[in-house]
Amino acid sequence: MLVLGLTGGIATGKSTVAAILSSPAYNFPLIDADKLAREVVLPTTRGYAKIVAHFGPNVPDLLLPPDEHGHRGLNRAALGRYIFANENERKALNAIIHPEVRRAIMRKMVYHWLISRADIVVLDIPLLFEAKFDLFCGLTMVVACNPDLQRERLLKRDGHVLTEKEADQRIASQMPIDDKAQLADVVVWNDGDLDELHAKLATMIANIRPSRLRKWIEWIPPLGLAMALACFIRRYFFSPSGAREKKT
Ligand SMILES: CC(C)(COP(=O)(O)OP(=O)(O)OC[C@H]1O[C@@H](n2cnc3c(N)ncnc32)[C@H](O)[C@@H]1O)[C@@H](O)C(=O)NCCC(=O)NCCS
Ligand SMILES: Nc1ncnc2c1ncn2[C@@H]1O[C@H](COP(=O)(O)OP(=O)(O)OP(=O)(O)O)[C@@H](O)[C@H]1O
Repeated sequence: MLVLGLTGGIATGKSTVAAILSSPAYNFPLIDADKLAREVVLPTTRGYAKIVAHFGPNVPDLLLPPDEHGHRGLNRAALGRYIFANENERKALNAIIHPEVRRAIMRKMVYHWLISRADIVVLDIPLLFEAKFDLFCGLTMVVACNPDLQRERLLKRDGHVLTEKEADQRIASQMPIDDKAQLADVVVWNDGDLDELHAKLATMIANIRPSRLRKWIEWIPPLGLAMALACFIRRYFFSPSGAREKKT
């Protein structure tokens, strides 16, 4: 099973690519880190309790009004405004959420390896390199576009909840897109229209599909584990970690 780590800058088009790759044209299972990051902070979770304890004193509107079960979910807009304006607090939130997300991703990977037996599993994760999740991927793919277009897409999509300043803060909180492109095994430039994107993906996927022989070798648990370990070691020792340290 090839784990395809899919990343990019905010609003460069990761989710659009993920939607194409999980559509019937490809049918690749999708692990969505943004979705998992929401699940691990639902009321009653350990992540939620840590966030309330850490951010409650400084973010007065951190909690939403109670729902029908009496649970007060996180006010994500308020938390986002606070952490994207404050680098140390963003790191504090990452330190609470990322270990939980990492565990959830590992569980999903094992499930897909043992149960769904997919050729390729797509891991859609905005902070692939910053949070070092790339160590667990057989191949990394960055979806990039020029920064003006990225800002335009972000404001068009989220302009009803983000001011221009907040949009710029979110972009600035991530590793620059050119740095991500340099770290990636494959870069998809998404500056054109959707038809162009579909065509580029078709070519790329045709080039990376694992061979039938490789799939069978990986399916034998000791060999599959050995190959996963070899991949981890290759990434750990030979990936260009200098650029990776720029933003965490
Ligand atoms: C701050 C939060 C509550 C804001 O929630 P909101 O619903 O407004 O945004 P959402 O979660 O949909 O994220 C939108 C995009 O923001 C960017 N982003 C999110 N968190 C971060 C972060 N910690 N650092 C940099 N960029 C981030 C990503 O590109 C993401 O796709 C939320 O983003 C969060 O919990 N972030 C920390 C967890 C995290 O790192 N998630 C990314 C995947 S592991
Ligand atoms: N090739 C394209 N042509 C036109 N619009 C596009 C294209 N690719 C993406 N978009 C649009 O740009 C916006 C951002 O794309 P998307 O939501 O896929 O980004 P993302 O990288 O997943 O963002 P985030 O990090 O916030 O999750 C969306 O509104 C999407 O419809």
